Amino acid sequence: MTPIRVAVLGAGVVGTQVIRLLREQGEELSARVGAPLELVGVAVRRPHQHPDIPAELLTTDAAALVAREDVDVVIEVIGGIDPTKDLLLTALRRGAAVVTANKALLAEEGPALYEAADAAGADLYFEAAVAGAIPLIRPIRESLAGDRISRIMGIVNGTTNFILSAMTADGSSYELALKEATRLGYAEADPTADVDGFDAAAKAAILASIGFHTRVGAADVYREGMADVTAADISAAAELGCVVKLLAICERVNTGTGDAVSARVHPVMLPRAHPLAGVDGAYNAVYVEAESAGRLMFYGPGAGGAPTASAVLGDLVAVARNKISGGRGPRESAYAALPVQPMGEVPSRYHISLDVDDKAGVLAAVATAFAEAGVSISTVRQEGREAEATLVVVTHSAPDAALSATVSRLSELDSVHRVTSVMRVMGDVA
Ligand SMILES: NC(=O)c1ccc[n+]([C@@H]2O[C@H](COP(=O)([O-])OP(=O)(O)OC[C@H]3O[C@@H](n4cnc5c(N)ncnc54)[C@H](O)[C@@H]3O)[C@@H](O)[C@H]2O)c1
Ligand SMILES: N[C@@H](CCO)C(=O)O
Ligand code: NA
Repeated sequence: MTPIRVAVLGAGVVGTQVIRLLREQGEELSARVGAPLELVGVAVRRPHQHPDIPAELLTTDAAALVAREDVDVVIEVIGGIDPTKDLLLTALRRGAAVVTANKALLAEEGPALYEAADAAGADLYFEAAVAGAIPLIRPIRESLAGDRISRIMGIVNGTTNFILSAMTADGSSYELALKEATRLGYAEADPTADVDGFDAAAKAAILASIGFHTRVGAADVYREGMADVTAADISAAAELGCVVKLLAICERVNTGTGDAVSARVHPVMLPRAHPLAGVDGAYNAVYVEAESAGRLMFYGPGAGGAPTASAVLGDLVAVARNKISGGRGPRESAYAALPVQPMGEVPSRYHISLDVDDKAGVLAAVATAFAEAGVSISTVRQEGREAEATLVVVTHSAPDAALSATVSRLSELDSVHRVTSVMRVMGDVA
């Protein structure tokens, strides 16, 4: 049987594991495909750093590797937009199947890649790009293709979940936890992509696009990372019976004038009883709500070399099977062409902690700031400390713009010394 020839671009945390598994389990994988899988080249930057990979496979010329007519499948685990975009376009244009773990590239340049794939009848698979090992892309693109998805929400970044879990569990410092997440291979090459929410936003863009059959790019996703989450926020959450999680939330909404899509990434205070509150470390968990299926939850390792390689190899087997059968996997499905709802219109609930003067009229001034912005208060708690008091306010749901306007007004009041913590809350908090 003619072999399926595979090239791997990048041999870092994920690539090393992909190559190891391909070499260790090649026979088994070939049996599943129904044809031999042959690794024919690995593009790296510094060949001397890869003594475990046979020297004859190594090349520093990724462009020449993807252009080789005898390469049937290109696996891209380099990351970033440049040079990966050009490399994958070259591969797709000559009909090679592409398997990629690169969410940044898909969220920025997905349409260009799909277009090239369609023009050549080539496959574009990316299970590893969202939530690592967890089967999520295929369930959404294929298993749920007969349903109407209304919401996709969850923890999709392992690094920030690892850091927040460590800060919550034992008061670990942000810096130490980030260092450990990097050592364990969870973080992006530039970890600001994780902590500032870019990685989760790229994943949200991909999930919203495939879930709602529309195009949502990285720039359409409202993004707040976790870099500003402090120990004070985490203790404020604990006092409320909550934990802080960085969530990606994608919803199909009716704005009154028609359907739209909302995609956002920001920290949230979640009640401890919420199923996502117990998802710790580099684990990810994603809820998908669909009209007929109801609520589905996907849970598992969201980052790390071997778990991510598992998703890459699953895609490799799928595209290799398609090559043999002459079939194709799913194409882009963006017929719904939904507009993106601005964040200011998204209904939110806020938790706000303030240090204020402990004197007559202060509570009234604070309440007026909320009332003037049309924001209704759900609970207020006050703790006195000599001349100062801490006020903890939890609001009812209001448009996000009204809530952020209220926080600005509060900061300007003379009786408010400091706004110590502001965070969106989800679920029932007392
Ligand atoms: N690490 C994870 O847990 C994880 C999980 C899911 C997805 N991903 C994604 O997988 C991709 C790779 O991640 P990683 O953690 O393995 O990154 P990494 O930085 O460990 O590896 C990338 C490798 O690519 C090499 N490289 C860079 N430019 C190259 C070029 N022009 N030619 C050949 N090699 C080149 C680098 O030298 C590096 O060894 C990224 O898109 C990342 O977002 C990573
Ligand atoms: N840096 C990413 C890798 C998995 O996509 C994370 O921490 O989730
Ligand atoms: Na996945």
